[in-house]
Amino acid sequence: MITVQQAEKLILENSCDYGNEIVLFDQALGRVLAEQIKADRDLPPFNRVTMDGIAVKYEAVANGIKNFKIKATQAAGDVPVEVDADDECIEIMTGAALPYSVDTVIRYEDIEIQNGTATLINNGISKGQNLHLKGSDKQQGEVILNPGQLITPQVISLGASVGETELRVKRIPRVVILSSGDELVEVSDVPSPYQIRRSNSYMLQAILSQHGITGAIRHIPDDEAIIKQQLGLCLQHYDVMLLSGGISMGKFDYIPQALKDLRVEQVFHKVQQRPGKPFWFGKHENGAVVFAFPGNPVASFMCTHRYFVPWLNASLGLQPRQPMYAILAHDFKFEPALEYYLQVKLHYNKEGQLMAMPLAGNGSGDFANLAETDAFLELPLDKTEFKKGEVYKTWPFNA
Ligand SMILES: Nc1nc2c(c(=O)[nH]1)N[C@H]1C(S)=C(S)[C@@H](COP(=O)(O)OP(=O)(O)OC[C@H]3O[C@@H](n4cnc5c(N)ncnc54)[C@H](O)[C@@H]3O)O[C@H]1N2
Ligand code: MOO
Ligand SMILES: [Mg+2]
Repeated sequence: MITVQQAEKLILENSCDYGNEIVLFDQALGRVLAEQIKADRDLPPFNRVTMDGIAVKYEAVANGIKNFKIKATQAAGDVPVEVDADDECIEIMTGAALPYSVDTVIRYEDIEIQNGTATLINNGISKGQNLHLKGSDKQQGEVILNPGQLITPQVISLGASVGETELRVKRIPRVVILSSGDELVEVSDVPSPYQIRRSNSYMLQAILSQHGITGAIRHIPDDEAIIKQQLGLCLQHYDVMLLSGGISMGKFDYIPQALKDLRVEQVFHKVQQRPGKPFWFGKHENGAVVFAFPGNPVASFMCTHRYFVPWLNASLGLQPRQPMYAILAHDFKFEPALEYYLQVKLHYNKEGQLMAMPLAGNGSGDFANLAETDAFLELPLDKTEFKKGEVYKTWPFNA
């Protein structure tokens, strides 16, 4: 049985690059950028006026001029209109390009306009006020986005502003979710008193869609031949297989042997953790990667977040996020020599500290408890007593 850290290392060593593809910039949300984007112009591209009012020479105001003849009105997007005399001004709108002959913008709230003349009614005018200067955000040619950047609405805005109508992004792996177990029936079925609905598949599919992946769902019965046939088929048509169930010590846990027969190399089986101890991970010679999660719903859920999501992020070249830590809000005891992923509810206290309230629930079959919690708190296997106030790594799963 290997440790969590060894499992994590082995999984990340088996991350894969699925190449790149071009998508329209407004279809790229949630994808990972695979190219460097540079500013095609300065940002802002001109001295941008930030308030509606009049544009004047500051020197004229400093010399005591208070009345300015309005020469013209300039809207955002208009060619700038220059003033000739010191007592002239331009009515100018937010977003307009400041003319060269003026250097200060005074808001409408600070002037009165009568018969084509603007009169200052407030003092405290400072030189260059109400301007967003050309190139003060980014310079032309400057790198503004790097490969590995998650494409968020803000990134789309930045890419759009520099005219990137198409973006090169990482290709997403094809993923299939497979459940196994004759006790499992479809969600729409009425289970017998001894059957349950196969909820794991939809949970896994939902986690995939949170990461921009549409996962196919298949169910395989506890029949060795069918399992081999189905797994063999998926190995040919998918890059990643997420299995849940059938990998522990049971007589009907056929998955590990089936994968072996199909020449999926076992990278490891069983991890010193709870939940998820029977976790199996392997890779086929054709490159297909297999995560075989234990059937207990909390085990499948935890292993997907703890191992599959970091594997996916590494495969997509996503810049790794900083680990998160939280403070244990109550004492907690866990005897077995296993790394324990304690379900917790997170909240920030008024000191701005992230507090983790233990909600252990009834073990890894208790998926109802998951609905109440926000994260797993990673309690190391070399301790059994965990004291209130101690800090531990946390694995949040609520976006
Ligand atoms: N003698 C031992 N027995 C077990 C051990 C062990 O070390 N020694 N490990 C236990 C642990 S820990 C776990 S976790 C489970 C994992 O077993 P499997 O991966 O073989 O999972 P199954 O037996 O198929 O199912 C476990 C449990 O989860 C339910 N399940 C399965 N698939 C789904 C699904 N798609 N949706 C909802 N629920 C699902 C299934 O009905 C079982 O109740 O093994 C322990 N046993
Ligand atoms: O490994 Mo399990 O503890 O039942 O999920
Ligand atoms: Mg089993």
